[in-house]
Amino acid sequence: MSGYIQEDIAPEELAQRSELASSIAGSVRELIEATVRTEVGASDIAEARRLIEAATEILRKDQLPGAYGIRFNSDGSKRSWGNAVLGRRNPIAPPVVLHHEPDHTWTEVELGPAYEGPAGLVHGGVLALILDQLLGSTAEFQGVPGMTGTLNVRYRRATPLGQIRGEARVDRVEGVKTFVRGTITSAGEVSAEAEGIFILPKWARGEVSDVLRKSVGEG
Ligand SMILES: CCCCCCCC(=O)SCCNC(=O)CCNC(=O)[C@H](O)C(C)(C)COP(=O)(O)OP(=O)(O)OC[C@H]1O[C@@H](n2cnc3c(N)ncnc32)[C@H](O)[C@@H]1OP(=O)(O)O
Repeated sequence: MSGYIQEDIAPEELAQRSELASSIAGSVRELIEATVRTEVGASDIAEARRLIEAATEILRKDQLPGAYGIRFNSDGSKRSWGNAVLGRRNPIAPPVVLHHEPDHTWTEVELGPAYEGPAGLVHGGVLALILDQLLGSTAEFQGVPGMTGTLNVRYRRATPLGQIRGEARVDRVEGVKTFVRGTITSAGEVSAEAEGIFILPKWARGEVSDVLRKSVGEG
């Protein structure tokens, strides 16, 4: 399937590229938050736009032909730098950093004003987005990966903007289907629960599944 790319990069070079990717995405993330919260007037907005457009032009000097895709080194490590949740190159991603334990995966994420839904609260779609990735990556790390077939989310109480904790574990595996459960906790209370069914698609049940099964994702 296209978009899965074998691209071996030496460790030092990879560390350098990773640092560059995180640094620019971090700056743009700050820009996004500053944009949401700014109260400046027309002339400052005009000046800011001029500078942003100049920065965009610099970045456009050398571009990938399309999306980043998913890239593998021959050691099995995987880069999903464009990913909407984990992608270190992607300023829209919070970004989420996942910690894989033997039997569960967790993350702690700071969600600022750019992720607002109801006033002062995290948008439910953003929580679903994070849960989708968290549960999917948990299945992947446990060696039973798949694409999201179904994701059910129950919002038990509001989640204020700020720090949240996500946790997920594989509940069971039935053939090509992996059932994963997870929670979002905010201020010590569970605010959302999810169950996902992750299905190894037909196209990945041959050679690609070997790659997917062995790889550990990195945003
Ligand atoms: C890799 C780690 C990162 C993951 C986090 C990111 C998650 C994502 O964003 S993934 C993107 C969103 N999801 C998608 O785009 C998926 C789109 N859908 C598809 O590609 C396909 O419909 C797919 C893969 C779900 C299933 O198709 P296919 O491979 O043909 O499955 P198929 O052989 O028909 O069915 C296999 C089993 O799954 C069941 N099944 C099929 N679709 C679903 C579904 N949507 N929900 C639940 N069960 C399903 C079938 O009933 C069958 O069950 P059983 O084995 O008991 O008979």
